[in-house]
Amino acid sequence: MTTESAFINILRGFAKDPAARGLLDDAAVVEIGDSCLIITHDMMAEDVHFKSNANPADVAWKLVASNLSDLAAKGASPIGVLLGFMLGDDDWDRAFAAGLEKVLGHYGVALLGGDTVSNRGDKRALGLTALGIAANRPVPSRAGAQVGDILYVTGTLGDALAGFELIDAGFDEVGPLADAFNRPQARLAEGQKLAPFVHAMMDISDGLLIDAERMATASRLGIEIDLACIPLSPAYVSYRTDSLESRMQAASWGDDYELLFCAPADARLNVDATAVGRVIAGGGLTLRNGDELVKLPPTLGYQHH
Ligand SMILES: Nc1ncnc2c1ncn2[C@@H]1O[C@H](COP(=O)(O)OP(=O)(O)O)[C@@H](O)[C@H]1O
Ligand SMILES: Cc1ncc(C[n+]2csc(CCOP(=O)(O)OP(=O)(O)O)c2C)c(N)n1
Ligand SMILES: [Mg+2]
Repeated sequence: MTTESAFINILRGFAKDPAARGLLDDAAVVEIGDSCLIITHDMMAEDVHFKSNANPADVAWKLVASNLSDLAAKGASPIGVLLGFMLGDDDWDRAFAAGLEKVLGHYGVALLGGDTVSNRGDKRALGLTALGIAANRPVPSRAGAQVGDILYVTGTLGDALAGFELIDAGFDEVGPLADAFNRPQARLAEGQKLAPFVHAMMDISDGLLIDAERMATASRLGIEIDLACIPLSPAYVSYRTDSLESRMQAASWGDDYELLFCAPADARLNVDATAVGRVIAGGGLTLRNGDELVKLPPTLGYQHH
């Protein structure tokens, strides 16, 4: 079967409009007169992104938040969404719609349209297109990192991984770890504040390591990450301990929806963020744990295949 990256590579062969940013960014950037429209689309599939017994309101939340997270990474303010929905069980559909209303209300975002089809009893796949207006131009891309920049991440990493494990093991779906998996927060305010002074920015959906490698590739430079610096929450550490292995997993599982950005070493940050590495000459990803060099793990993050 084609992998996600192989398929997107085929599309890159003809997605030549500058607004597509070479299919190398979190969103399309469409200049219209004096305005700049930011457009993104992400899907969620049953058994891939959510379990069949997941709360439909949580699925609605994550579908919206994961798309708004891509707008946040471009410093955009959201204006509306379009929903691609597959009908299934009636109670599920109604609970999803109620959850969708709540999450859109939370973010103050309009439902503008969409499309509805039957799933004929198959697994569901849901899509969402989110539209936003860039608050700052030029719109940050993944490609602007410069040698000497510091690499930062907002929030903590790995909480969604731990939350997923707890839910999968049948524990109560309450508490900060389950919330991190079910109801990620799009870092919209942070993205808008950061946009004017970052050199590069993206969100972390597939894992810090694979997403940082994508930023390095887009910027044609290298990125060095110090695993000892990765921010872990107290809840993550008490559930999964603080070891090199648990840090590596927090950096490569995904579903974090935090912002990853590069800023000059002398920049004074206007949001809470943790320095996790730096931009270096060369290419690709280099890992350290304090003073020690660490071999790259076989998989840097989540890839569909
Ligand atoms: N089916 C598709 N058709 C067109 N573009 C796609 C498709 N799938 C992914 N892309 C593009 O490839 C790039 C990388 O996608 P992805 O890794 O999913 O980004 P993100 O993590 O920000 O959602 C983005 O520019 C995205 O718009
Ligand atoms: C049932 C279930 N199993 C596994 C996962 C883990 N998982 C699935 S997709 C994914 C990465 C993010 O999804 P993707 O579609 O790659 O988002 P994008 O990069 O396009 O924003 C992760 C961590 C999950 N969320 N749910
Ligand atoms: Mg995507």
